[in-house]
Amino acid sequence: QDPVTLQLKHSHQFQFAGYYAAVEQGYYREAGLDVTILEGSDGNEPERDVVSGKAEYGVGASSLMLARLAGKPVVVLGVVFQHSPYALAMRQTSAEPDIRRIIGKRAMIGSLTDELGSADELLAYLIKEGIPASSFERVEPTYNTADLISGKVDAIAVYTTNEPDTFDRLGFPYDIYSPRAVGIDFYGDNLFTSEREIANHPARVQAFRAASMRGWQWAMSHQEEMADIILNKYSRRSDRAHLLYEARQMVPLVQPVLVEIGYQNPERWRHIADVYAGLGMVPKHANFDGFMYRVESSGTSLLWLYRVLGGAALALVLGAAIHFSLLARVRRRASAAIRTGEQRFRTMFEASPLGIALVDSITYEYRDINPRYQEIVGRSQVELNAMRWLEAGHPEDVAQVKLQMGRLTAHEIGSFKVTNRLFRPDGELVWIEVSVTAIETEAGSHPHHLCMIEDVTDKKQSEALIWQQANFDPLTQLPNRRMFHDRLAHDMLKSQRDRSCIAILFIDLDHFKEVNDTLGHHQGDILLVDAARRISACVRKSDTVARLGGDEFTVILSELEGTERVEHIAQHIIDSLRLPFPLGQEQAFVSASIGITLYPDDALDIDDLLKHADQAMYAAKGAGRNRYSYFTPTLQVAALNRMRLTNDLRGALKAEQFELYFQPIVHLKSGRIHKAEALIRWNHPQRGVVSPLEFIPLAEASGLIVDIGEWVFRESARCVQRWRQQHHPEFQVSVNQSPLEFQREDGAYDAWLRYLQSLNLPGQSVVVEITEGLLLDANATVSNKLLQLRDAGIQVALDDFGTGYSSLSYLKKFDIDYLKIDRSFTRNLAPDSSDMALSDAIIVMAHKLGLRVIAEGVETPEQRDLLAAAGCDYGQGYLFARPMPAEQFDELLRQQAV
Ligand SMILES: Nc1nc2c(ncn2[C@@H]2O[C@H](COP(=O)(O)O[C@H]3[C@@H](O)[C@H](n4cnc5c(=O)[nH]c(N)nc54)O[C@@H]3COP(=O)(O)O)[C@@H](O)[C@H]2O)c(=O)[nH]1
Repeated sequence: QDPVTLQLKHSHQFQFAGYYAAVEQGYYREAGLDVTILEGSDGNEPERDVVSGKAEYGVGASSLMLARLAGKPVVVLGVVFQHSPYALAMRQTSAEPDIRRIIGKRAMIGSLTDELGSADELLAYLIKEGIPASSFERVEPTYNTADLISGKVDAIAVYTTNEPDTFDRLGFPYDIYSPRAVGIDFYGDNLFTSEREIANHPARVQAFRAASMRGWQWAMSHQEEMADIILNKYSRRSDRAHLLYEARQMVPLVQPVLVEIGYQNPERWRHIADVYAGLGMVPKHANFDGFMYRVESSGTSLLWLYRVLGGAALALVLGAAIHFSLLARVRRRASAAIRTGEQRFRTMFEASPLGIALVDSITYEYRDINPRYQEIVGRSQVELNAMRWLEAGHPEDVAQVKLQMGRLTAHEIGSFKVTNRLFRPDGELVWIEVSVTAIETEAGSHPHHLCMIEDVTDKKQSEALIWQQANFDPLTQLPNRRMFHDRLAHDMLKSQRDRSCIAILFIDLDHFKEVNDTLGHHQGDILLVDAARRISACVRKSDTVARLGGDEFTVILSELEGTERVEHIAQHIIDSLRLPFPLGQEQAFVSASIGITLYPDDALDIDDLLKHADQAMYAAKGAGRNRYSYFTPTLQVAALNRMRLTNDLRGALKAEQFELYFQPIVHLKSGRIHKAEALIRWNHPQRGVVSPLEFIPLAEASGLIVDIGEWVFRESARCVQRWRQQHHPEFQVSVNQSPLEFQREDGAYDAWLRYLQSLNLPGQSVVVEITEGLLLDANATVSNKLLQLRDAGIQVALDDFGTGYSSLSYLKKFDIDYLKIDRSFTRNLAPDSSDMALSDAIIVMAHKLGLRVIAEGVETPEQRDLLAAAGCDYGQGYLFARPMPAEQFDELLRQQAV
């Protein structure tokens, strides 16, 4: 065992507990040291004896800095008291506490003969308060509280860990004045040695330091046992209650939870040196290199942490300064309580399981960040300080937070809570619950935002998992029955709003049981997954495909305007499920039977709809499987009818069953006919004349509309050639183009132009009628087609104007030549009616844009006259003539000529 001596400043008390603990717990022994601890009397022995070599180690105050700068080779091994307990005590009066009461009074502040002393921090404090040492009488200290109580002196220097207990016990009213009130924040006790000891016994120094700090950790966390040890082995001068009082007061000064005992910060020492420099005791910017002992090993790796803590401690110093200036006005107990509270809150801040950050509300810079915050966002304090708040937020969430921030800054709300996402530097997504509160941190300054975050990623993930399990089929990942109900209910509400229709398809796989029984459940599962994929591929993303269980699937087709799409999809599903399913070495064949029910036609609630779809599915099975069946018999009939009609339509062109009718378009002013609309008719061999209203949708759905449209155009062109020759050189025929026809990618009007040229006709001999809807969401194809028409000289009429969105903007944007006022307006025309006003407006507006107007559905002379009076250019309707075959139209034109 290596014998060494530790010289204390004063007599044995809790102030040195860590060193006793290191002896009693055997830490020094374990380190190979035999330590003798010597009491001090005047506070100066440690420095004297360590410098002279009488003792190897000592305990000294911040005045060690003075010794060092005076050339003494002292080296601080570690700081034990992060804040000095040194303060001034004065008798309390009825007036507010005021340190200026010391002026002209007697005060015991440090030894008058000491060249270096801990009293310096108190003198610096008084100077900063505007009270130079010359303004009061300093008397040699007796270190006896009785001198203050008896009034022998008016102020004495005290340790806040010690004398106040005596005052309290005696009921003496007093006020405490701390240098921290003005930002002077010295270290308290420090363990130190000499450069010589470090040079000669580096290992011993390291071992002594480590064992001592270990002792301090133990002492601060075993205060009761420590008090007993002191009483039993070191000194009985103070009783147990006083030792424990001392221990309690030391906690906020030593900060055993917040700071690793022994930690020293160069910036704090710089602060102490600056205060001394301010007193003229040392030169400004004095160099104290070598004064702080460099801890090897683990100490260096924690340097960054210490720096952070040091920064926090400095922030605390400033905070404390503000606090103390206020605290000086209240009683000592209140001040101690606040200090303890401050300490407690700092500790809570550091140890909080919530991430906490203080953010500048204007610059979004971080002002303070606790460790948990750094942990949650996955970035160090340094990294965060280089960033702005919200920088790591998920782009989709930031807008929401900024919106709330705007409200917070505008004082509309005092705080808000949101759940959002952020990215860690490695790209990991973290869900956080954020609560932000605007707080005033400093008087007169703009508010800061206190941002508290909690990592709720696990919670979110388990919620998502639970939700997934509750709503989706684990095999196919399709919505399950529950989700199907939710979606259907949602779609039903929407359909009530927009008066659209919903179809529910109930799909059952035919022969699935055989596959399961012969190839096994595993292969059966594979088939079901594949079937789910195939069904999903037949519908839009906005439709729902669900698996209700076993081999039963359902499909919700929403926003339907007719049933054609339903049949088309049902057939598509049947066709795709009929294809072989590859299952390992085998191939399985199944088919599908589909039951279809419609909302709101067939039922108004979900259970009934499902029941009907199920019944319809059984009807499909009964009819021989591999087919679909409607629930409603009438619909079923209609579907059959459509199917047959579509089949007949396929042969109609070839069988020359179509005929073109023409309806005159009359020039209202002159009553002359120079225009006609071509309207197709289907002379069905069994059914007679079929209206285009019935077969055009079927022609569109089957794609036959393209060939039919071509036929209409050629027929019209031939007729217009004749009428131009025989009746009027500028005769024009309008042909209807359904949206599907017009939007066709492959069609081009140059073929039309060529055909017209072959008949010696200009483009102007034909007008193409399109509907408003086409222009509303005009894509590139539509715009292109309109340009082609213009280039070919073919004019364009906008059909059914007024029934859609009637937007003027697209009339300006596209080259439109004629506006056709829909017959629903014409029907109700009467002087001063709203339809008259509207028609008037349409006509005026069209003329302003250089368009001519054709009124459709003119059935009465009154309507004609009103339209003519309103300036309408043309009229079309039963008043003039019904649509008629070309030969009859010839006759009409002949009569006109006469
Ligand atoms: N894509 C194509 N669509 C075509 C073609 N031929 C016709 N159609 C469209 O079919 C719808 C019904 O046409 P139709 O039964 O011929 O009815 C037209 C007229 O008969 C009718 N009309 C005319 N005057 C009056 C009237 O005074 N009162 C009244 N109640 N009805 C009248 O209006 C229909 C013409 O309408 P529009 O086309 O809007 O000008 C119809 O939508 C046709 O477009 C074709 O070859 N291709």
